[in-house]
Amino acid sequence: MRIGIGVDVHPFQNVPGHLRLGGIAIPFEKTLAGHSDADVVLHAVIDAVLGALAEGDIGGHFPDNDPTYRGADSGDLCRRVWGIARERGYRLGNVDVVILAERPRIAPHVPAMRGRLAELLQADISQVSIKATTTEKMGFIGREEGLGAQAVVLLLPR
Ligand SMILES: Nc1ccn([C@@H]2O[C@H](COP(=O)(O)O)[C@@H](O)[C@H]2O)c(=O)n1
Ligand SMILES: C[C@@]1(CO)OP(=O)(O)OP(=O)(O)OC[C@H]1O
Repeated sequence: MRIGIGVDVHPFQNVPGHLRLGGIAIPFEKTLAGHSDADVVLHAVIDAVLGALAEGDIGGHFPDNDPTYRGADSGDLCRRVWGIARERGYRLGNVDVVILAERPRIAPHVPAMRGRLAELLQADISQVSIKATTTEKMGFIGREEGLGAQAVVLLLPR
């Protein structure tokens, strides 16, 4: 049994469009800036899986100075990291994610995100928890300068 933790934060840019969060697209007045699609949920999950495997972090596997990953779909990165966990003989026990965001409202999108993450981690939706909190208007998240996510993953032997 192995446990891992991951955290990621990305800044907003004043470009309307869609936020990529948990592998789904959420329409919003701003988008997240990053080298890839800036999906903080999947990045936190990737780092939690890599942490559980003691395999470094997302930047070590997918460097942000490598043009291959410019605009990358984080779902593809997540699938690749999950492949390492499978090769090592693990399956998902459960994953728990907290999204820190003043806006947009996340709750309506939670079922779709859980479904997508369950697909990526070859698990049942009952093994995947995603929830959100504001920071009560405090700090950079409260000022809506960006948002973040934290994930904890438990891996079990197959
Ligand atoms: N971006 C967000 C933040 C929160 N929620 C939901 O609202 C509830 C209350 O949030 P507090 O920060 O005031 O505790 C929270 O439990 C979430 O269900 C949300 O949907 N989107
Ligand atoms: C995913 C990578 C690679 O495109 O870029 P970003 O989208 O900037 O994301 P970050 O969370 O900083 O993780 C590492 C990167 O190397």
